[in-house]
Amino acid sequence: MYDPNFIRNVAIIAHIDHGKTTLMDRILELTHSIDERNMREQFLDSMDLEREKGITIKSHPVKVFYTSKKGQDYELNILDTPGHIDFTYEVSRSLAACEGAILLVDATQGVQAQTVTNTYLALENDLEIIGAINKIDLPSANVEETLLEINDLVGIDSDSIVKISAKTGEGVSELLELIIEKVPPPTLKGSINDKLKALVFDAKYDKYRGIIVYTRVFAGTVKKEDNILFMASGKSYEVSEVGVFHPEMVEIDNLSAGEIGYIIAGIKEIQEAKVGDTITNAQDPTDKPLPGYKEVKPMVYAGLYPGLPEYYEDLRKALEKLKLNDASLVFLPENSPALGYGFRVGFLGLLHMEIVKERIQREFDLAVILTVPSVIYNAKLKNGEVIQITNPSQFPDQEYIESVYEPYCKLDIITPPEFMGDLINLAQVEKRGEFLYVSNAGKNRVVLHFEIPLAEIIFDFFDKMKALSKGYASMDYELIGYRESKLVKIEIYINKEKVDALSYIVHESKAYEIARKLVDKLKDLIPRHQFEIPIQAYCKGKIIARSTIKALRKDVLQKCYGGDVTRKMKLLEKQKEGKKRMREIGEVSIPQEAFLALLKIDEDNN
Ligand SMILES: Nc1nc2c(ncn2[C@@H]2O[C@H](COP(=O)(O)OP(=O)(O)OP(=O)(O)O)[C@@H](O)[C@H]2O)c(=O)[nH]1
Repeated sequence: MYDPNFIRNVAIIAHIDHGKTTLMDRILELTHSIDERNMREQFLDSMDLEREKGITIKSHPVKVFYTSKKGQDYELNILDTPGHIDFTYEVSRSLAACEGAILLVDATQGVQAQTVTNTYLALENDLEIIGAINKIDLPSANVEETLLEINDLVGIDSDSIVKISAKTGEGVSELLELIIEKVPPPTLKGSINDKLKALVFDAKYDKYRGIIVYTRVFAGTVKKEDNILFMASGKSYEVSEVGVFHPEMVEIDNLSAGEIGYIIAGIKEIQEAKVGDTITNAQDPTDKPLPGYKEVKPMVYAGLYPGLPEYYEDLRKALEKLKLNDASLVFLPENSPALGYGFRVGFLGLLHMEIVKERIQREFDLAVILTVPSVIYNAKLKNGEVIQITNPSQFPDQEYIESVYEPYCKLDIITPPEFMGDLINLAQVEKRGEFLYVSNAGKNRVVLHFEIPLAEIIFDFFDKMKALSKGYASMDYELIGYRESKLVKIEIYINKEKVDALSYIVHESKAYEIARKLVDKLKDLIPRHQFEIPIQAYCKGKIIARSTIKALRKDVLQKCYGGDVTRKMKLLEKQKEGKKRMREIGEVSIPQEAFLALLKIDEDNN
């Protein structure tokens, strides 16, 4: 029976490994939603890579029925939220689909930066926050301190916080009771009698059924054979099925105000069901869409090339396949004199990039070369034109440039106070950041606030921060806009030939240092040839660093003192294999790892 007074919609906010999946398992068990034996296969197996990477990429909404201690039946919809900065917009839309949020914190770890950001997003969406301190069964659990941290950071009082063990199940039914008591029903946000308004908070591609739209209905109702309109994209479709996640997809007759479920409507491409879009009835549309829709744009671009040129088509097919399920992935063909035919691919962030690369290698069995990622720069030219630079090799010659702009972020680092000095030093001295101020976050934590160029945090910032803080610090960033900056392009010439794939945009103050390290690293990475190879770094038309790879007559057979023919054959084979992994630039063979030299220049110094 549909009665929105007894529906509760909540999202789980948790840092990686704080126990979200385990808690969902317990809730499914407690509400008898699924046969225990089947649980793992059915519910969890679809997300191998996600589990391995410790992140949730797609939403896994679940509807369960719970009978309260007072004997009232409730329908609970529980959404998990992606746990990484690259997916902040998706998180904000999942939160917008709910009235409440469970802030799940591991008592042995305390509150982490990502948790704080998502909690703030939840507060912005006016959600009722329930704290759940997890892993209280562990001897190292620091329950009281975690309680204080939650209190301090998000200002909720102790009667909105429960102590649980997702592992043993202790406290989980108290958590469900608290949700029922504190989280408001969806009735205030719209009624079944109003015109249809439903929020797209995720979408998934299915080979047989097309796009499955994950939605929260705010007003009205939607059913099979209705004509629906996506207000941002302007497209309409006929509904072929509506249903709920229980936790597998179950068809129902109507999806109505307050409910969370799915819609299938013959949608072919994921780009047509954009996260944040509002669905309404095409015949009887609402006049105003739900707030908060945004086009997501890639923040980072990198070149992606097949390991061998003949795999170009396979790589294109792989990217197209991935795009079916990933509306934020963009790519265009690109041709690099150094690397041949490949693609310029736009990503939401570095993790997104890592995931895409990894999936291409795993699911499509293709070796790929990824070039050093770059942020998007803007340049104003002397002729008044403004251009966007997604590839360093497009950076115009200095004489045409009036000014260059780069993306800046607000960066927050949460850390125990003893690492403050080193972390400020990292952000400010090494990474061109500006330290703004420090604030308190619980008993033994501070938050350091910075503004910093995005380009400075996309490579190794996270690893360095972790190393300096013995793993304790966590970070979060948010784009705040473009600022003028003194940026220059470094171009690398190997044996007098420009290698475009090694071009790099860098702040003027760092040009000499980076150019020096880069040419030295390339000297290490490129094998000796039978002739001398000069490596030169140009900046603003001048050579600012150079090194030379000495000539060497390299005869691998010299190593085999006479006789053993099979050994000789093996060596020759190996040399041939090695050649395949090289790129010929003019007469020089460059190993693939040289194209990532820039990412490696710090390795030897640390
Ligand atoms: N002792 C103890 N271990 C727990 C508890 N809850 C979760 N764990 C363990 O903590 C680890 C991480 O738990 P998950 O449920 O995978 O965490 P998650 O938040 O879903 O992680 P991601 O989805 O990978 O971000 C697993 O090894 C769990 O067995 C708990 O209450 N007590």
